[in-house]
Amino acid sequence: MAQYARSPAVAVIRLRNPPVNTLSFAVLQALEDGLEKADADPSVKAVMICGENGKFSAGADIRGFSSPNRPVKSLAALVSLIESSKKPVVAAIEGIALGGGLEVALGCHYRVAHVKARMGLPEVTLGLLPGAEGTQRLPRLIGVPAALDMITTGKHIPATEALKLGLVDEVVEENTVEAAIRLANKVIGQPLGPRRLSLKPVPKLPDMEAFLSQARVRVKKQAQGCLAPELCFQAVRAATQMPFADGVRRERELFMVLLSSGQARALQYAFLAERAAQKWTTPGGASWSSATPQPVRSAAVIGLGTMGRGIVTSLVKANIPVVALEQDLEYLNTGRKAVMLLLEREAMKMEVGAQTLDFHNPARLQFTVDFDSLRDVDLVIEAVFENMALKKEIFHKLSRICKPGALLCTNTSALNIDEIASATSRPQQVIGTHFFSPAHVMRLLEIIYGRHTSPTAIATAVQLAKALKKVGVVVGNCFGFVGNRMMFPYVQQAVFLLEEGSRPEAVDRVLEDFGFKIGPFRMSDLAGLDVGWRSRQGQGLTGPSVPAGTPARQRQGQRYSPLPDLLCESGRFGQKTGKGWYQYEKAGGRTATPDPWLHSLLAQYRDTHGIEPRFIDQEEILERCLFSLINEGFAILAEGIASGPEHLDVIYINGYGWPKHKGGPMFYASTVGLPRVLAKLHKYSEAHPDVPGLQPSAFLKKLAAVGNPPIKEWMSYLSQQSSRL
Ligand SMILES: CCCCCCCCCCCCC[C@H](O)CC(=O)SCCNC(=O)CCNC(=O)[C@H](O)C(C)(C)COP(=O)(O)OP(=O)(O)OC[C@H]1O[C@@H](n2cnc3c(N)ncnc32)[C@H](O)[C@@H]1OP(=O)(O)O
Repeated sequence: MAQYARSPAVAVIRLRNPPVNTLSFAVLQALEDGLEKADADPSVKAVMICGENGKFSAGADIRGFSSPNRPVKSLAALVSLIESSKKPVVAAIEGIALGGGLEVALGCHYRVAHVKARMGLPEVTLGLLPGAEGTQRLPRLIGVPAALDMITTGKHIPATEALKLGLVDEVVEENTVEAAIRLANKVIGQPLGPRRLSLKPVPKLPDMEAFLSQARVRVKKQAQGCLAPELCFQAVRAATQMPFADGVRRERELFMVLLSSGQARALQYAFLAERAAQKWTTPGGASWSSATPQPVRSAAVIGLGTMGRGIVTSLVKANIPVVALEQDLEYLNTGRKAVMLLLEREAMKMEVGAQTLDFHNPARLQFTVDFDSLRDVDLVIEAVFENMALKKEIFHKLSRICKPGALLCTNTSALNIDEIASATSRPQQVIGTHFFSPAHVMRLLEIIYGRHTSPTAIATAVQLAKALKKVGVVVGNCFGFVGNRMMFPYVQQAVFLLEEGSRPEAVDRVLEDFGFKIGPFRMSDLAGLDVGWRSRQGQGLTGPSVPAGTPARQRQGQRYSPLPDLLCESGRFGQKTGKGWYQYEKAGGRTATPDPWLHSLLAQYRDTHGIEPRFIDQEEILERCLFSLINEGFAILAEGIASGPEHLDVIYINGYGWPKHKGGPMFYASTVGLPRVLAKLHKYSEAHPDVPGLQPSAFLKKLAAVGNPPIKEWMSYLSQQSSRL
C-alpha cells in the first residue's frame, strides 16, 4: 500500500494502490508508518513521497464516501503530520495529484512535478470540497484568486501552470523521483518554518472584500443549482478571515454539510456511472473485456452539414487525418469554409504551448467530392440528413469502395442500423454513431450496434469516442435508440400539458428550475421543429398519408397532439425561422420571448377540440414529463437495449442537459423512490388511459414490488426473473 525504501539519506515512500493510488485507509496507514520510521531513523535526513506507476495520487477513494465506515478523518491528520515533520519532505508528482493527493503534496515542504503532470482539487465536481485542509493551505501558497478558481471549478492544471502559480517548486522533463531526491538532499538542514503552509499568512489583496463579493456572484452564477461551489467559496473565504486552525474547523463543518447532501451522492454516482458505462456488454455476449479495437489512423466524413462539420472538427482536434466529402462543389465549398471557421475558433481556444491544430495541411484534412478518395481510410462516418433511401445508397457505395476492414458508421438519431447495414456486403462493420449537436462540443456519443455488428466494430467505436474525448455509450438498435426514445414521451407530455391548459414558458420554467439547461419547448425551437415533423410524416402520423376520417387528436387508438404539426404548417420551425413555440428577435435569433400569437392559437385549439383549460401545477408538470421519460427507461432496460441504468444516466447527463447533481433520470427515480414513481404513473395513466407512455412498465412494477432496491441491484432482478415480466 506504501513502499518504504532508502536513497541513502532520503527515505522514499511510494504510494501504491493501483490503478490511481487512491488514499485508502491502508495507504494512509502505510504512509503514516513510513513517516514514523523515517523520523525514528537518525541516518534519514529527508523524506520523499511519490506514487507507484507514474501517478502520484487521485485522492480519496470516491467509493468510500458512501460506505458506512469511511476513513475520512485521518487524511487531514496525516497531512498535518507530514507538514510537522522535522525532516524535509518532498513530493515527487508524476501523472496526477488530485484532491486528497494534492492535499498530501501541500503538506510536503517542497513539490517537484513532471512536465506532463496535472494537479487539481476536483472535489467540487463530486459535490464536496477539499476536506483535508486544502482550502486553507492552497490560498496561502498561491493566493486567493488562483486558489478560489481551482477549488470552485475543480479544474486540473498542467505542471507548467502550477510552476507559474507557485504551486510547485520545480518542473522536470526527466526522472521526477530522482529530481525530488536531489532536491531533498539539497535542502537537508534548511529551516522548515517558512515551508509550512499552515504557518504562512494568506497573501493580501488591495481590496479582499470587494474581490470576494464579486467572486461569490460569479461562483453562484456558474453553479447552476449546485451547492458545492458556494460552500467551496465559503471555505476559502474562511482562510482569509480566520487563523489556520479555525479555518480548518470551518472547512470540516462545510465538508460535513456537503457529504450528507443528496447532491454529493448524485455527483459521485455520476462519476462512477461514466466509468461503468465504458464496460459495455451486449445481450449476445460481446463485451469490452474480450473485444479488441482496430486502430483508426484515418477517417472520412460524408456530408458537411451542421453535424458533419462538427464531426470533422472533432476528428481534426483528435489528430486523426480526415477526408471530408460532399455531393458537389457548391456544398463542398460552403462546408469547407464552415469547417475552417470552426477549426480556427478551436485553435484560438487551445492552451498556449499545447499541440497546434494542423488543419491547413491537406495530408491532415482533405476536402473532396470524389468517393474514390475514401478507398484507404480506416473509418467512415456518414453524416447526411435523416433519409433512409439516401443513407442506403451511400452505404452500398461505401461497401464497394472502402478497404475490407474499414468501419462504416452512420450518424443517425433514430434510423434502423440493420436496414442501413443491409445495403452493404459487410453488416458486421456497420455501426451507428449518434453525435449530438454541436458535435465538436457535446460529450456524448451514442454507439448503436446492429444485429450483425461485430464486437471489434463496437470496441473500435468506443475507442474512437475516447480519442475524440467523448463519452461513448453502447446501446442496442431501436427507434430513437436510448436518448431520443426516452425523450419522446417527455416531449409528448409537455405538448399534452399545453393542450390541457399550460403554456410553453410555464412548462419550460418548471423543468429549468428542476435543473435542465433548457426546457422542452426552448429545446425544440433550438433543434428545429421541422426535424420531428419530417419524422412524423415519415411514420404516417401527419401529412397526406393520414387516412381520411382519422380523428385530429388520435392515432392508432392513442392520444396524439397535432399542435407541433400546426406550427410547422405555419412555417414556425423554431429559432431558424424566428418563430416556434416562442418568438425570437429575428430568424436565427436566440432570445426566446412568450408569443401572444401562440397563446391565442392554444386558446382557439382548445375551443375547437372542446378542451376545458385548467390550471396545471408545477408538481404535475414535473411528474408527467419526468416520470414518463423514466418509465421508458425501465422499458429500455427490460428489453436489453442498454446494459444498466448508469448507461441511461450517462446519456442524459452528457447529451440532454440533465442536471448532473441530480445523478441522471434513473438515479433520480431511485432517490424519489420507485414505489412513489409507480404510484404517480398509475394516477396519471388512470386520468389519461389513451397515453401508453404513462402506463407503468413491467420492470418498474417488479422493482417497486420488492420495495426500492439500490440502483446497482436493479439489473439482477431482470436476469433472475425476466420470464415473468
Ligand atoms: C465520518 C466523520 C468524519 C469527520 C471528519 C471530516 C473530515 C473530512 C476529511 C475528508 C478528506 C477529504 C479528502 C479529499 O479532499 C477528498 C478527495 O480526494 S475526493 C477525490 C478527488 N479526486 C478525484 O476527483 C479524481 C477522480 N478521478 C479522475 O479524475 C480520473 O479517474 C483520473 C484520476 C484523472 C484518471 O483518469 P483516467 O486515466 O481516464 O482513468 P479512469 O477515470 O477510468 O479511472 C481509472 C479507474 O480508477 C478509478 N478512480 C479514479 N479516481 C478514483 C477515486 N478518487 N476514487 C475511486 N476510484 C477512482 C476509476 O473509477 C476507474 O476505475 P473503474 O471504475 O474503471 O473500476
